[in-house]
Amino acid sequence: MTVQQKRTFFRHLVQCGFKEIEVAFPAASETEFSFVRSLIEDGEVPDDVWMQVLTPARAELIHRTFESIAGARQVIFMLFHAAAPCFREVVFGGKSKAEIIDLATSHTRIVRALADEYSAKYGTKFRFLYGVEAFSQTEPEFVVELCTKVKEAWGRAGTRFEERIMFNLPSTVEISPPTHYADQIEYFCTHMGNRDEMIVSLHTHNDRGTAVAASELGLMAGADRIEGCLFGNGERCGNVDLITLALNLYTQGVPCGLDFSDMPRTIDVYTQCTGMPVPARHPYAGELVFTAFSGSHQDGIKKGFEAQAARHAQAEREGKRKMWMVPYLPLDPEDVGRVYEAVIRVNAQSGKGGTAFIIRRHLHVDLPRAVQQEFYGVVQRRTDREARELSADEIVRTFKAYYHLDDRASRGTLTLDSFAVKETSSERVPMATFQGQMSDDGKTFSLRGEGSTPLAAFLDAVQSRTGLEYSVIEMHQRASLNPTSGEIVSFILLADPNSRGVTSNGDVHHNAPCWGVGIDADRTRSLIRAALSAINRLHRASTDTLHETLNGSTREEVLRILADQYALSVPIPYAMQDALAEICAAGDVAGISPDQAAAWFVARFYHRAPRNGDALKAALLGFSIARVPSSSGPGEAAKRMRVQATVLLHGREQPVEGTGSDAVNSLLTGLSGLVGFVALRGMEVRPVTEPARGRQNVAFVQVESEKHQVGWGVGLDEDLTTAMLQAALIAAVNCCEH
Ligand SMILES: CC(=O)SCCNC(=O)CCNC(=O)[C@H](O)C(C)(C)COP(=O)(O)OP(=O)(O)OC[C@H]1O[C@@H](n2cnc3c(N)ncnc32)[C@H](O)[C@@H]1OP(=O)(O)O
Ligand SMILES: CC(C)C(=O)C(=O)O
Repeated sequence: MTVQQKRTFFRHLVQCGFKEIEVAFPAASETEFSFVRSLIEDGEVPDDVWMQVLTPARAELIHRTFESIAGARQVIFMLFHAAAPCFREVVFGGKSKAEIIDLATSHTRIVRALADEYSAKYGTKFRFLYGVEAFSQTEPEFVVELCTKVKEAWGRAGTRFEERIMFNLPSTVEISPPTHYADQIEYFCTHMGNRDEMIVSLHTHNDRGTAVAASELGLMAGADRIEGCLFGNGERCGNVDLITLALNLYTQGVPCGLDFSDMPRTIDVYTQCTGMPVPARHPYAGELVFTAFSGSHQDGIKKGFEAQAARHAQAEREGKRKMWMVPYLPLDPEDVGRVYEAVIRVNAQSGKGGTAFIIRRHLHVDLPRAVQQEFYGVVQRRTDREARELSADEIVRTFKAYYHLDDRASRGTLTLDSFAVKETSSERVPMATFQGQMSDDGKTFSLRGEGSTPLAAFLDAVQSRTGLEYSVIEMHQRASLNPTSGEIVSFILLADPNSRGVTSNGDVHHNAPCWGVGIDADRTRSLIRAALSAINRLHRASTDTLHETLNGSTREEVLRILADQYALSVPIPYAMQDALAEICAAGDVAGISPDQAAAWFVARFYHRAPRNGDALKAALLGFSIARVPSSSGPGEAAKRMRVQATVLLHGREQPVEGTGSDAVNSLLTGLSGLVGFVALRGMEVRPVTEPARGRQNVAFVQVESEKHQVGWGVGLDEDLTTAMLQAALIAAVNCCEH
């Protein structure tokens, strides 16, 4: 880290509430030394914070360390060296126990003398910390003997907090189970005399992955203090993660004075200063730790939030504490600055509860169970087909399209432009008249109907035009969960006994009843909109049914045209065929021909045959590839590449340059500045023989954007790399521009 990064990090630690901060190993380097100086000279250390520095037991390094802290207000000075048999023998060239004791005590006396001198000169308050490096590998009775001698050499330990001598007992390398470490700590605490004149400090590393457990057990075994790092950074597998320790304490009702309520900021500071990422599954902080993908977990979380809202409302009325109790969420994500949006994310493992949760959060609509089941089927088919997660935004858009809630209703649907309902009652029989203006695929007409209720009158009106009889099977109305909207959400299950559909293998079947959804501030209008939504679903092509169209014989026909007319006589990845179906669905849903579908495929994924004389959207004009010399040694050099290319984008020639692990990744990196960031999801390459051009390669590339949009591209060339790069370019453009 630079001095500036260290400063940022230090400030953040202060903000989080740390009162003892190890700021540097001042004798190690100029940066470390000058950072300590800058903290002191700029008055950066708050009055209630102790800065800690450390040094090995070497006289010249101790002196240098003291020079760095001249003028400091209060300092914890750590002197450390190893005492374990392996270190005595290997590092110190066969020092005896007595010589180790002498090393420790003679250097303690040096520290003591300098501390006295600096106190007199600068008024600095000192606390002495003696670190028995590799404590957990050292004979426990020898540690007690050594520390007793060090305490005597220090010679001024007292029982007041600042007088206590501190002993740091590291598991420098975590070589045994946490229970073993805790036993060693307990032994130390119970065998040292005058325990009240000491502070016993833990310093746990994570080589066995149990540093958190070792620290927690060590505390229970009698220790007073723990040294660690944010996010467990540190040598090898790191030091214990202080964030996990602190939040573990909070969850047990033990306040520890640290504040991690703005976890996103802590993550930002950490990643910017250290250049290290926080793993997605890191306890309390990782991107995914409050996220459920699994259906049954999502169900529990959804029910948990609903039950908790009721419980909290009651607690508020009764003036009681609001307790957190949600299945699968051990704490409220908001307590650590996380939003609820990411609590549920949907992929093929998810269930109805998850999708219902997202609709509830984003559209404020509480779906009845049967609608949850129906819509879940739609989402599940898509996640399965695309083998990916759907974003909340995609789920909401799918919901609106599926139930025709969008203003941008799919073409070919019935829309209600204006209408009025008049209710009368004669001889105690209620009567309603519906009068409205509707459009069907752009054609406008008037409708009129009568019935005992406004809904019946509307259905009568539509029936008078279509000649079909609809029956209402089930109906629900509920208020929007957003009370300020004042909207009513209606759900109607409508059947049309005469409606028929055709499956992909040609069988005729009765169309199942369909749910419709309507949202309006007026109760009657909301109901009528729900009925219209159901009618549209029963009789008009929805995105889903169009998808089915391309699953059948039409799909075979499209593939045949692609092979015959466009030289794509190789198996096209199934997921890519599905992507074509999606595009057709989003375009014109009413009866697309196989020729049109094939032309769309080529124009969209292949960029070979622009329709209507459109300019070619993207093309690879030329490129060169070079290996990147690596600073990490010759073994690494072979793994990095640089691509320099010229591409045509919307009629303009543009240079692109990027590095990556291979040619395609390098190009995608270079394109991120031009079209947006995308990552490679998959690539398939197949040889093909074209009558006119001979042997060629076809590359299919799939990429994904940060917002989880997926894009496909196809490249065809006799040179394999050219085909792959062409495909990658088109995939990136498709992904970012559609
Ligand atoms: C326990 C921990 O892990 S604390 C974190 C340790 N951090 C660091 O080591 C980072 C900073 N360290 C450094 O920058 C350097 O190692 C320095 C400045 C401390 C010393 O550098 P150098 O003088 O080049 O020596 P080097 O690092 O090779 O040290 C090894 C020598 O110190 C001795 N030594 C090692 N640890 C200690 C110690 N804690 N106390 C006394 N002597 C020690 C070794 O026996 C060896 O002595 P020898 O040369 O007589 O055989
Ligand atoms: C300096 C000491 C405490 C250390 O880092 C270790 O032994 O792990």
